[in-house]
Amino acid sequence: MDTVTSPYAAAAAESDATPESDPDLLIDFRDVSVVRDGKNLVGPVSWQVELDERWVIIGPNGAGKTTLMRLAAGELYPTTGEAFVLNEKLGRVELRELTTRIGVASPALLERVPDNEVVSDVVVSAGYAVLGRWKERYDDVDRDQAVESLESMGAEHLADRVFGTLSEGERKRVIIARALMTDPELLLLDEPAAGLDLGGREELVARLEVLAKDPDAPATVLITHHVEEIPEGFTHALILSEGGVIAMGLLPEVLTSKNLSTAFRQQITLSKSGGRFFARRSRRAGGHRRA
Ligand SMILES: Nc1ncnc2c1ncn2[C@@H]1O[C@H](COP(=O)(O)OP(=O)(O)OP(=O)(O)O)[C@@H](O)[C@H]1O
Repeated sequence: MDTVTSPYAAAAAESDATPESDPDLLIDFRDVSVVRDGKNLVGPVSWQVELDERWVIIGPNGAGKTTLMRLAAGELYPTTGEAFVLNEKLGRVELRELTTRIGVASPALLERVPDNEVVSDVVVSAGYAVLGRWKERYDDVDRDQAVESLESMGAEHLADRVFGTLSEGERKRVIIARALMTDPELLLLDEPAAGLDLGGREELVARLEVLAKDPDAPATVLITHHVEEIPEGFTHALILSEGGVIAMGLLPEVLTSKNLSTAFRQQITLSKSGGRFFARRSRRAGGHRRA
């Protein structure tokens, strides 16, 4: 295993003597694992995320990426280890106390949005951590914040549309706008570009790049299957395979052909151009020749 230790991991190790988390760490997982029905879904993982960091999590199907993100979202408790999110220990704090402080955009959330919901309501209702308006009353300041969030994703023109009529790419942008609505301290994006066509993907990656480079934007964790979807401005990477960490730390040190080859169990060649990454299976030396 080729593990790059982040300076925060070292700091966290030092503070192991005290049970509380370092206030600079938004995520502080210590030997955390999740086990279900006797199967280890992820871990043990020790992982720390600081205020200004933008992390990408990458790994094969079933590697445990979503499970790790659901822990970070406070949607799951660890089976073993200690997990602090926004300095609250999971298991000790009521999960709903965290929900407006963490912005989540995931396929699971997308599925739960009622088709007949108006886009501006999809966004504004995040302030109440609910999906689907019922009887909540929203102030003008909430409405303004919703418009601002939609603008940040280039989706303000969709505000009066009905969610069910949006394209896949439009839905993805709206759900991220919703995640930003509460001005969260932590932004968690699970495969935001999945299912998008080339234009939709590039539009989204460009928006996420702006967000990643904004010093006032929240710390961000992005799950992706494709290195091409990593926006410029991302600082750290965590590569998972079969629930275990292949490598984690600074993105240039971790996102390498070697680590991707280990994770995906085939020879992968990684290249970089114009600040973006590209990956392909390596050609075998002396490969196929015409007879
Ligand atoms: N509740 C559960 N009970 C048993 N196994 C589960 C449960 N939830 C997830 N798993 C399994 O845990 C493993 C990790 O799942 P997870 O969704 O975290 O992986 P992932 O890396 O996000 O995968 P993908 O890239 O396919 O979305 C998978 O093998 C999955 O089938």
